[in-house]
Order: sequence, then structure tokens, then C-alpha cells
Amino acid sequence: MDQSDEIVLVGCGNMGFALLEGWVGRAGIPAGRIHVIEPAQALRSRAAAVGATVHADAAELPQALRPRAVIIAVKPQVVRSMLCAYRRFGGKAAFVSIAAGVPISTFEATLGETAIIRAMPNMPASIGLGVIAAFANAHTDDGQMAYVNNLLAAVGAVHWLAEEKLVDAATAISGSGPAYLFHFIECLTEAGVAVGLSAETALALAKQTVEGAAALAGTSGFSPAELRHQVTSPNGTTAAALQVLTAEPGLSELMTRAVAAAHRRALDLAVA
Ligand SMILES: NC(=O)c1ccc[n+]([C@@H]2O[C@H](COP(=O)([O-])OP(=O)(O)OC[C@H]3O[C@@H](n4cnc5c(N)ncnc54)[C@H](O)[C@@H]3O)[C@@H](O)[C@H]2O)c1
Ligand code: PRO
Repeated sequence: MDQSDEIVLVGCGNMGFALLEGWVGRAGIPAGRIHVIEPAQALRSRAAAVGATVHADAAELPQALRPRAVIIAVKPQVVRSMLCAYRRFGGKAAFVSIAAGVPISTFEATLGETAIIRAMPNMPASIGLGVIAAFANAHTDDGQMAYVNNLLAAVGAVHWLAEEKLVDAATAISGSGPAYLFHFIECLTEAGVAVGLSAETALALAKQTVEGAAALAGTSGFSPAELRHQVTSPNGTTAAALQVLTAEPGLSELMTRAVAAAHRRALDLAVA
């Protein structure tokens, strides 16, 4: 990636800051070349503390600025009202929206025929362990595609999707997915306390179990099902627990229903 390229990051809340941290802290992108537009003073200060060039409003951006990418990281409900302030960057810049549910057609309605990429990252991008599903519109050229791919790959594994509608499916799996795992850790901790562990020990055991199991699933040559079998002794403790997790409605059905709900919400946000 050319170190002189400039990036505009619109919105520096939870996910915008996770991307900023990943780009600056893990990928070595010069922080000062990232122009953050964030109306909330405290969040602007947080971005400034990692070295970003911060602005309260798009009107403060330098007239001569020619960014390679404009990252839209505001809430879906805010996208329509803020877009026109960035129309002047169309053409050279690739617009990258991470807003859940908001279709490319919404961006094209304001920005016209310009490169627009819908990307769905997740929070572990802040430590370089994100996963990003992405889809580019027909106005994105090869150079813009390669540039955005490098930008996203700096904070996680990138999966380009064949159809835009699959971004909503990915949102329900990997965009929201970290919250499912955080909730799982909360539940495992509570269950640990219920069988006598201190809250502190239960939390440590739960977090390190999820971390270790995820790393093993990611690096071993075994499938998750094979790994599960390796942990499960016949008639042992794990089998006893799995009997509960697979009884009706089992964890599988609950996950299917939860993901379907997230997917429906992404579709609703398209028209909100
Ligand atoms: N949080 C996640 O894990 C996650 C993951 C993937 C995608 N997303 C998407 O990222 C977007 C942001 O989500 P979030 O969780 O970071 O929300 P957030 O509320 O934490 O951040 C949004 C930020 O945008 C700022 N903002 C509001 N109006 C603005 C404007 N006109 N110009 C510039 N900034 C403005 C707000 O002050 C806020 O700090 C959403 O569209 C969401 O769907 C979030
Ligand atoms: N956070 C956003 C939401 O909850 C999108 C994926 C993760 O809507």
C-alpha cells in the first residue's frame, strides 16, 4: 500500500475505531494520513490519541484532499443524511460502506456512478484478527479493488462475495458473530459460578477455553466435528453436557433462529 495515500474515515465509534486501531497499530498505515470525521468530542480525542487527523464535520476537510478511500462507518440510519458531503470524492476514491443492511443502490442514488464497496468487518479487526465479507459494484476498477482489498486484509481475512445480497447473510454470521461468542463466554462464566467457581476464575477459564478452542479449530487439520469427538469420551462429562445442548430446541436450532433474526434485521435496515 502506498504510504502517501490518504483515507477518510466517517464515524469513529465502536467499529470505526476498531478499524483505525487495526490500520495504525497492526498494519502500520501512517495515522496522520487517516482523516477521521466524528462529531462526538470524546471519540474524536480517542482517534487523535492514536495519531489520526480529526475533524468534527466534513466541511473541515482540506479542499485539496484527494483520498484513495472513503470509509463510511456511521449507523445505517445516518447514511442517507451524511452522504452528499462526500460526493466530491467520487471518481478517484473508492467508497467503502460497513453499514449493516444499507444497499449499494442507496449510495449510488447520491454519489452516482462511482466505486462503491459494501464490506462487513467485525470487531476483532482491532487486533488484526477480523474477518471481512465484501462486494464491489460494477464501477469499481481493478486498481480500486486491489487497494481496498489490501486495506481490509490489513485487519483480517477478506472474503469477496459473488452477490450483494450475501453481505446481509455474512452480517448475521461474522459481523454480529463476535457478540454471540461474547455472550457464550458470559453464559459459561455464569454456569461456572453455579458449580462453585469464583466469578474471576470462571471468567478466566471461559475466556481461555474459547480462545484456545478457536485457535485450535483455526489451525488444526481436523474439522470442528472431529475436534468435538476428540474431546468427548464415551459416557463421559462432555457427552453429558452435549446431550443437553442437542436436546430440542438444541443450540443448533437456537443459532439458526438467531442468525435468521439478524438476517431479517439487515434486510429491514435496507428500507429503514
Ligand atoms: N460494531 C460492530 O461490531 C460492527 C461490525 C460491522 C459493521 N458495523 C457497522 O458499522 C457502523 C457503525 O457501527 P458502530 O457500532 O461503530 O456504531 P457507533 O454508534 O459506535 O459509531 C457510529 C459513529 O458515527 C458517528 N456519527 C454520527 N453521525 C455522523 C456524521 N454525520 N459524520 C460522521 N460521524 C457521524 C457517531 O458519533 C458515532 O461515533 C454501523 O453501520 C454498523 O452497522 C458495526
Ligand atoms: N454490529 C452491527 C449491528 O448490530 C452490524 C454487525 C455488528 O447491527
